[in-house]
Amino acid sequence: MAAALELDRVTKSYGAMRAVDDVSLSIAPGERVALIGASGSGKSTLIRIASGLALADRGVGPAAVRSFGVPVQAGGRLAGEVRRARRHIGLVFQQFALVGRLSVMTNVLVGVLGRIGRLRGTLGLFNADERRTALAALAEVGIAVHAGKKARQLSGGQQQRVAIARALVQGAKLVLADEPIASLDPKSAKRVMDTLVTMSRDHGIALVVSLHQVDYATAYFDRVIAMNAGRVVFDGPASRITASFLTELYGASAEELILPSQFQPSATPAATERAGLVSAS
Ligand SMILES: Nc1ncnc2c1ncn2[C@@H]1O[C@H](COP(=O)(O)OP(=O)(O)OP(=O)(O)O)[C@@H](O)[C@H]1O
Repeated sequence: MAAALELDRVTKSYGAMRAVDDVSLSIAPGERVALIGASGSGKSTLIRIASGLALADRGVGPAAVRSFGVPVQAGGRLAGEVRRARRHIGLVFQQFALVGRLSVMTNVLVGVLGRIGRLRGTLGLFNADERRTALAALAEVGIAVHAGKKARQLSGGQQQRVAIARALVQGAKLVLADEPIASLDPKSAKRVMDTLVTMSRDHGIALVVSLHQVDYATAYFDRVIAMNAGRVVFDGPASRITASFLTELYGASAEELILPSQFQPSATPAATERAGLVSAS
């Protein structure tokens, strides 16, 4: 089967600065991948390129993005099939969030807009079947009781779970989540991560999540991709990430990170050495 997400030599510049620098990667259907890296390393830009919300540079490599074989963009231009590709790409973005004045239910029903006629969608004429599906998705993420509330009445974590329910209703086969737990308290953050991973596991949905918190990346994901200055500097199992690598990756800000327990001072230098400093694979 075609990859859930495939990037072929993608570069994105802002002025002279390369936010994403010659990145290629492939993510299998159902695979769960955490994207880590210091602030400004290019995680959000990469996710925006993957979804077609940002265009790669023209004339720098093939700059091709495909999802399940359907082109999203190539050569710095959106593909003709991008709408078809977007139908199966769910977005859990803070800046692409919910419409606060609309009900939670309506926000979830937005997930079916790609499948139904524009007029019916614009008028909000969703049928009983669609409403049942939306309610089931809300129940699945644990917030069905809030279905009738306005989205803005929900907490940050609950709103993220509404976005996850929307992706479920959409029938997404790939979910891209850009810092879904930034600014959430630890309990809500855990709830959102649990919901994302359960969704992926139960429905075979590929998941790419950018995270600041390394401990969440290693606890929830088998595969971690680390970025530094727009480049992929590590792509492999979370178990191969070492304390020294993290210090190198995050530089001066490393101390601010909540490091996974195995990287706390009790980890012996020998253990760190055995794990080895890893580089891009
Ligand atoms: N629209 C834009 N215009 C100009 N520069 C941008 C724009 N978007 C991103 N950048 C720059 O590109 C680089 C990568 O930014 P990006 O947001 O992708 O990083 P990030 O790893 O997601 O950071 P953070 O963890 O802080 O969200 C940064 O230097 C940023 O300032």
